Amino acid sequence: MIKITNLTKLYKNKSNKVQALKNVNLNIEKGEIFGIAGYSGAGKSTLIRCVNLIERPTSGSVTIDGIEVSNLTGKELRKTRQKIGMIFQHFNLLSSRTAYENIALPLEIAGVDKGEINKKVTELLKLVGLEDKAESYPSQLSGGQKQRVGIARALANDPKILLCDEATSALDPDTTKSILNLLQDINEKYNLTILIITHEIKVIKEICDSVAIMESGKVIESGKALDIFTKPKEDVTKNFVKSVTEKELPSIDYSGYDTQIVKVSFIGNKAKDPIISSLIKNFNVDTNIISGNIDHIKGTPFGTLVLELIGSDSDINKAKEYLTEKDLGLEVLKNGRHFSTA
Ligand SMILES: Nc1ncnc2c1ncn2[C@@H]1O[C@H](COP(=O)(O)OP(=O)(O)OP(=O)(O)O)[C@@H](O)[C@H]1O
Repeated sequence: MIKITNLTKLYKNKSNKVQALKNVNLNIEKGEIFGIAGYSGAGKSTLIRCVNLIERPTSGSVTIDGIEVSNLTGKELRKTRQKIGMIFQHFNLLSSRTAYENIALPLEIAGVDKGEINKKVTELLKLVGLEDKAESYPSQLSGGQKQRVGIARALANDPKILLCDEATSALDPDTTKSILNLLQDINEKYNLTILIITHEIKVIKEICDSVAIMESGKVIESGKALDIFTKPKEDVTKNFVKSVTEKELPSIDYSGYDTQIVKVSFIGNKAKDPIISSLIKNFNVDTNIISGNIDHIKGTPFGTLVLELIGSDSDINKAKEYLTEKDLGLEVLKNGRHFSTA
């Protein structure tokens, strides 16, 4: 649905140049909720601005529903923009207009007649659960209600894609949850493709099907959310994932033991496999559970176990091979010193 090919963006001014995007390639399927995460300055906003046609890429292309949009101008550009819904961190509502009038605005701009506007806005107010707030001004609404108006406004022209720029970053955790639930409902009801950029990995964990992690203008890792959360490869990704899945290791000095501390992650029914007894029985590796956690990635159970493996290097290595063959995620967190008995 959205295909980003070799996208680069170079910001130039008199004194310096910033390469905000470096050869970004992404393929976002129709009906998917796709999350882009990265720390501040990674290039997320620049990327979304290239998709919503506010910014022109320096090179490369953005294709939406088969149409190359990066070079559109004039009427074609305006028409395409109308089919891209966008919601923002600070809602960007017009303070002098009621909720109803804010939602009606894109329809007025598109020249829709009054009767149609009334029908559509009423339907959208119902969809976002704000039928009783039609006549309220933004200053009379809570943050969550304002974002609901923002979502209704973004859907007014029946967009092909919905872009969310840090849409929940200004909201408290409960309100964030209700907005994410609403986005998920809309995605399911209309099979709408949603692209979310965020620095909050928990947003991605809640609702995204796929994810890309950005750093210094590049996509450093991308794939299905379950794979990224269970088998993160890059350090930045590991840090993000750790922040929502892992508790701190207890502060024990493991350095004098014949031991390795590993994090094993598993999805869904794999949690039922008796891996710990297998390690002890089949590999002569004693196993202590240091911590365990079951979480959900978009509703799918996802577990992490931090284990201390005690045994000889070769037994521990065989045990790790076994864990990998079981298709479990495996990451060595600490490597203890091995005292040879020979
Ligand atoms: N209009 C601009 N002119 C010059 N440099 C820019 C411009 N917009 C962004 N940059 C630079 O491009 C890089 C990427 O910025 P961008 O805003 O895309 O990152 P981000 O991941 O969205 O960060 P944040 O989460 O802080 O918004 C940064 O180094 C930033 O300073």
